Amino acid sequence: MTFEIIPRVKICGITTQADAQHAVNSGADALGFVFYEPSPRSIAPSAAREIALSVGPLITTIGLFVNASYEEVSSTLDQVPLSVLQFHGDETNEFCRQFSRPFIKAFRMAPGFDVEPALEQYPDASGFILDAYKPGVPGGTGQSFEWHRFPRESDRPLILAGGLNPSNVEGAIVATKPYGVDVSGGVELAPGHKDPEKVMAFINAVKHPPWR
Ligand SMILES: O=C(O)c1ccccc1N[C@@H]1O[C@H](COP(=O)(O)O)[C@@H](O)[C@H]1O
Repeated sequence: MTFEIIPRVKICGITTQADAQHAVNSGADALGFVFYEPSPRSIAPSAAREIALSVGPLITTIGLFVNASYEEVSSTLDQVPLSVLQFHGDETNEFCRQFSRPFIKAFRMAPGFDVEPALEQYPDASGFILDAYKPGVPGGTGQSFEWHRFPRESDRPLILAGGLNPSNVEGAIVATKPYGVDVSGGVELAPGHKDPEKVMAFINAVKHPPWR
């Protein structure tokens, strides 16, 4: 299945209400909260709760975890109204499915990584993120991978991530035909702080490219 729709946009690494509101007003479909303490974009559940409540029910709120425990994910869900969970580590399908929430499984495109067999290991996933591979770093690297490795034809929703920014996202979409795009570092002033102009430019490049 290819997705002829306009790709959905997820702005990840939201840490303030102002950044969230601006992303939503610019047309973001989804906001990502990083519940992974080593990340400079990490956010406490109490702060994420306030932001998630402020954007209302029609914006998808996504909680990102990296090899978190069952207790940590459950506790976060008790505090934050998250629509979707994003697992960015080595979590199994059995782990990801136990929270009664749709989930996205992220894969890092290491050399030789074969996408289609990996998708089959996650029959319960609502979709997948394909991200760049950097040894020792689980994500948010600001690096991209060879877009020709992204399956343009898949029967599962595939989201492109890794090193996207307002200047390259249009070409990335043409190359990959993704269901959605996910960006963090490419729309920041500094880690954890979004650049309003870059956020708007990114979303406009996805939703209103010159040729559409
Ligand atoms: O954003 C982070 O800090 C992060 C930390 C750990 C795992 C994933 C993380 N972010 C995800 O990484 C990709 C690409 O980010 P970038 O645009 O290259 O900076 C994206 O899926 C983020 O959700």
